[in-house]
Amino acid sequence: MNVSIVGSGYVGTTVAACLADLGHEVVTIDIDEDIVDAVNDGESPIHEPGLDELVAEHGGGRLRASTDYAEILDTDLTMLALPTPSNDDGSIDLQFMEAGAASIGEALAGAENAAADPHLVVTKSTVVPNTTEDRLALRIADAGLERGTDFLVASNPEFQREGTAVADFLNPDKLVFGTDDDRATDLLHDLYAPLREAADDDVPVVETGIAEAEMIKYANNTFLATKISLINDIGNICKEFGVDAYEVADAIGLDDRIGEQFLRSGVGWGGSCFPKDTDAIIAAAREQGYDPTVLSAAVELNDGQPERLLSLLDDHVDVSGKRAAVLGLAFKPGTDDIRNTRAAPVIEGLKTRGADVVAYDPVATENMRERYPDIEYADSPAAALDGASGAVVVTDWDEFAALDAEFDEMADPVVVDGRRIIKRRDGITYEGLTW
Ligand SMILES: NC(=O)C1=CN([C@@H]2O[C@H](COP(=O)(O)OP(=O)(O)OC[C@H]3O[C@@H](n4cnc5c(N)ncnc54)[C@H](O)[C@@H]3O)[C@@H](O)[C@H]2O)C=CC1
Ligand SMILES: O=C(O)[C@H]1O[C@H](OP(=O)(O)OP(=O)(O)OC[C@H]2O[C@@H](n3ccc(=O)[nH]c3=O)[C@H](O)[C@@H]2O)[C@H](O)[C@@H](O)[C@@H]1O
Repeated sequence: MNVSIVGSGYVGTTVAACLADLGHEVVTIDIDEDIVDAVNDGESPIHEPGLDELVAEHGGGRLRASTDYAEILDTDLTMLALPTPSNDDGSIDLQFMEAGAASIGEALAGAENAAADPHLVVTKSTVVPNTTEDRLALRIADAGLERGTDFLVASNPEFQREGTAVADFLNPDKLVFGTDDDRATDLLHDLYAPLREAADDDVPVVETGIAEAEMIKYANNTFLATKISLINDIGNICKEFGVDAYEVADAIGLDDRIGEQFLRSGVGWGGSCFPKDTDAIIAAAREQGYDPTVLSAAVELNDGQPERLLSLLDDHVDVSGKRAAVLGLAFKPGTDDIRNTRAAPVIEGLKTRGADVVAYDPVATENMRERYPDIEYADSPAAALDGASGAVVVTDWDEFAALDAEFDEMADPVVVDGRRIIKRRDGITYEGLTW
């Protein structure tokens, strides 16, 4: 098939490179010329394990990039993989999606020969229910086109995670096809047929309505975020009783109805999606007149975990005027992404306490330096811990599990672990956030 993908960021590039690897001819359309040049030169514009190799193999060949929306005219369907950030009030900001949809409409309207079949436009981005039909389809139609005759719309949300995006895309737990037209459903089946054939296991396809598909994505993300908040709530109770929340989590995870994943309690969830998607669906629900109490509580609990971490530090050391170490800055291991990282409120809390903050992360330092140029950055955990009165652990990087003698160089060896990664040892005062 010939496929166009509008937006060549984390999702667009990963999906495009994987689809090219599965045999499709793919073109990504992006307004950023550097991204377009990189893809055509066989260089991935983003860092994801396995993506460099795929873009190197197919970039400039079965995978191309362009700034020209007219490219969509030669394709069987177009996916929208544009950003859906938050407005100040947490609601979804659709400006990029509407701009992309308008450009698609203009390109389709400008075609010299009318296509025999309506062009399928698929929302890959995460959007609140009814966005595709009530907002994006209208922007496409603004160019003088008619939905159903000139174009079709569908929703096919994406569930890949950062750090494992390629593997997740190629072996998804499910595919969700939100359509209102058999031809759209058939095209999505054709698109994913090679993926389902190559996948390690059977991949179930959920055929559903467009708004249902949009909501499935929010239900998925907010369920997972709430699951973490719930285990953090339970973990906070465990801490009060001196009970090990990880032993409790391992045991309840054996119940198939609960499941063992996403039960790691600690300093909470961050990243580019859980916080914004939770805020967006809460705001959208409130706009409809419904106040989602459990989701609001999940956010509130998440927001409180960094301060709980710091209050455990306060119990042992007054960091005012002293050097305090932060281990881990990325929102999770395996990425340099610091969007909504829990490290930000932790650094701010330490600064409020008057500490001289020294931070270490194996890959996210440069990103954090742009946000907090006024703190010190160490180039090893040992350098961060050297002379520190207290250390807090924010990201569960594997290398932190091996730390041992490095703690001997601390001025005041208090370690508060927000991710259950440091091994307890003699010579340090160790506090786990929930154990
Ligand atoms: N990042 C992730 O792991 C996941 C993200 N999502 C969702 O996918 C969507 C996209 O997210 P990301 O890929 O992370 O965004 P991103 O910010 O990495 O990439 C978006 C790309 O769109 C381009 N762009 C902006 N306006 C444009 C326009 N008018 N025309 C053409 N290109 C334009 C930008 O230059 C950028 O390269 C969001 O809705 C997000 O919630 C869903 C699952 C996973
Ligand atoms: O919509 C998205 O963008 C994506 O959001 C998440 O993926 P991602 O944010 O990349 O990373 P996760 O592995 O889900 O971790 C999110 C946060 O939860 C935290 N977490 C995760 C698991 C856990 O047990 N405990 C915990 O605190 C992580 O440290 C991290 O801060 C979802 O897992 C993806 O399915 C989804 O596609």
